[in-house]
Amino acid sequence: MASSCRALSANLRPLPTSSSARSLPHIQLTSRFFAVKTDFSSLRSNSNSKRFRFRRTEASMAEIVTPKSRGPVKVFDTEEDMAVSLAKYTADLANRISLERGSFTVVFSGGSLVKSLRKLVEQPYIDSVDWSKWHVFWVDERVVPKDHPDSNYLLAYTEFLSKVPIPSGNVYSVNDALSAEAAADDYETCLKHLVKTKTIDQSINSGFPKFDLMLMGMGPDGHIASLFPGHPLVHENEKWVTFIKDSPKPPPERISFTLPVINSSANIALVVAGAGKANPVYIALSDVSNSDVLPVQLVQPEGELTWFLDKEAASKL
Ligand SMILES: O=C1O[C@H](COP(=O)(O)O)[C@@H](O)[C@H](O)[C@H]1O
Repeated sequence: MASSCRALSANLRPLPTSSSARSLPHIQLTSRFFAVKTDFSSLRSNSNSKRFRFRRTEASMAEIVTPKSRGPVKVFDTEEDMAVSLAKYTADLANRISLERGSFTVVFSGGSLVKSLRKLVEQPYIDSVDWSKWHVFWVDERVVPKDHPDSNYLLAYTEFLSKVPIPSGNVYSVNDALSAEAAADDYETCLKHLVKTKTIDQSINSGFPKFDLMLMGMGPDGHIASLFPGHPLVHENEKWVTFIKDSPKPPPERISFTLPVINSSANIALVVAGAGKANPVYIALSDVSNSDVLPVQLVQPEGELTWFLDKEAASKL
């Protein structure tokens, strides 16, 4: 098992050298993706909208309580305000857990979440966070080379990892030399090794790895990680890491943590911005009934779930 993890560390390319890789644009949602997005038109609401209790806690932020909120739901006037608060939340949590446990395990998604972490690589956090304690993982990854524009690793590297002094041996990227199936197995083997050596905690309740923090985005169709609405992978409850070859959002081949791993987390931040995501936010947090449960509705961690929303994403609440 150890050899698999060593292979993964060796597989990490801390400094993509090609300048074309560094200047690649971020992930674009294509028209093909929008063509398959969930039809929300048949929703039945049990309530009038805009009825949830808003409590303004800061000039630019309100906390709301909704029928299905399981923890703090923070709504910000702008995405910029949201990014400022997300940086403080992440830095405070990381420093507290690093002091308590001597390490901090954090899981990144891809997509817009990574840009929303931009304030964390600035002052005061660049100096106040103990980056040497961080161990970084991915909740999902596309099966592409690490210098490909669709790579979640490349996105995290460009926007975040290249700007902070996390030791490269603490960054556990997915092996991009393998098929989807083999890469998922390889990553799961790596996680098992790191649980055994106590780098990653284990949930006493579920037996699955218990990460200190998952920083996750959500797609406009309500997908999280690479778990898409209506796809059988959503129901995988034995594997830790699984793979998909027919993702409705390109690229088609990906690997993903399964829901039991996601839900064993000590903390999850669900970070969502933009009017295009207001429908799944409404479904996940209001008392509306929907027959086809969205993956985001299944995020129910044994620890704390905190929503970070901008005004547009919360506009239907
Ligand atoms: O494909 C993916 O999409 C989701 C959502 O991305 P966003 O750009 O709409 O925020 C992302 O969380 C996931 O990691 C990624 O692989």
